[in-house]
Amino acid sequence: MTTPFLVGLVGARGHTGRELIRLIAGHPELMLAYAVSREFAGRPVADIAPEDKDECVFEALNPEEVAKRRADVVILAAPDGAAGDYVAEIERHAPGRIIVDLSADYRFNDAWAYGLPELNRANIAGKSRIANPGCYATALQLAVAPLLPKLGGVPSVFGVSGYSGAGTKPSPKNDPERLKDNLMSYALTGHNHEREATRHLGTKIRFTPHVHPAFRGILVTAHIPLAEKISEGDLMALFEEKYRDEPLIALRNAAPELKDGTGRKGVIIGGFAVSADGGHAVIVAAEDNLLKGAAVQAIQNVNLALGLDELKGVI
Ligand SMILES: NC(=O)C1=CN([C@@H]2O[C@H](COP(=O)(O)OP(=O)(O)OC[C@H]3O[C@@H](n4cnc5c(N)ncnc54)[C@H](OP(=O)(O)O)[C@@H]3O)[C@@H](O)[C@H]2O)C=CC1
Ligand SMILES: CC(=O)N[C@@H](CCC(=O)OP(=O)(O)O)C(=O)O
Repeated sequence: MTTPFLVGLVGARGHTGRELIRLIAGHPELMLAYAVSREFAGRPVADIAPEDKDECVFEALNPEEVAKRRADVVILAAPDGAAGDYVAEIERHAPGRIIVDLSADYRFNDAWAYGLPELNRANIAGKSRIANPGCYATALQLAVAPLLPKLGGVPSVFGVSGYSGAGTKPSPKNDPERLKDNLMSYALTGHNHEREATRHLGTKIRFTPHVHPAFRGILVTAHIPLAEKISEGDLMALFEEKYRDEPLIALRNAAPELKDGTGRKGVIIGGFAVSADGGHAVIVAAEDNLLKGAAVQAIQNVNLALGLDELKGVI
């Protein structure tokens, strides 16, 4: 492989696809080789992402055509359930090609690396099959992980997302009229990100999502039972130790608000409250669902797969 590395993008007209086009355009060693969209086929990519410097035109490529086109990396940013056909054709025609999939389709597959670099970058470096984590799952795992050795029960997490989290296919969860002055809970039990975080943290998590009227941004509030009492100072110190060398994780005493995460490349974690009886910690994390919750994390994973600096093109 020689630089610039060529990136093929499937799902390019979607919310995460647009962010990926912008990030690829700003990355010194990546070049957009093709951008797949059936609905926007024939339109210049610059129509929706003026940052595109590679003068691509959206193309309606099928999975076999994707596999046969020249690229070093394919990023799949299509809805859940769509990745399998692309992966099968790439396995057939170009098995060595790097694939980063943003959907939930391979997050439970042991043959794929799980791409949350701040918690497992050693398992991602040099890999060619990487499952990008879910948006809530990213924030909630980063909020809970430093307390894993101190757990005294099942963490319970409240999450709220902007409606871009629900994609572009019309649904009550992305209908601005229905969401106006409103907040909607959904998937009260068994949300996919509850299963995902439980699997990758290795401990039971309970999680309930909500969607609110802003376009983007995620806030999660994690209630974490503790096995032994801890002071608020020691609680924050555990996070400082875990994330000291992580440029995409910011810590602060006060609980972040949703807007603190919007537009941010990484995650901001705060709150660090301990209940009066000392048995229960509350941690709050904010991120942008389309950035650290999706596209920024995908670029970190592409960099790790290619052996580049993990944050190249990100900060
Ligand atoms: N939005 C978010 O906050 C996050 C999303 N994700 C995941 O990222 C993926 C993309 O999400 P998002 O950008 O929001 O989705 P969107 O609904 O905004 O966009 C979906 C894209 O996929 C294409 N597409 C739709 N169906 C298919 C198909 N069967 N085969 C190939 N392409 C298809 C669409 O283009 P066209 O129909 O024109 O071909 C469009 O470009 C999803 O798996 C989602 O779960 C992960 C983390 C956060
Ligand atoms: C507001 C909203 O609907 N959000 C989406 C999460 C988006 C995402 O990360 O989905 P995947 O795990 O499928 O990739 C949801 O709850 O399904």
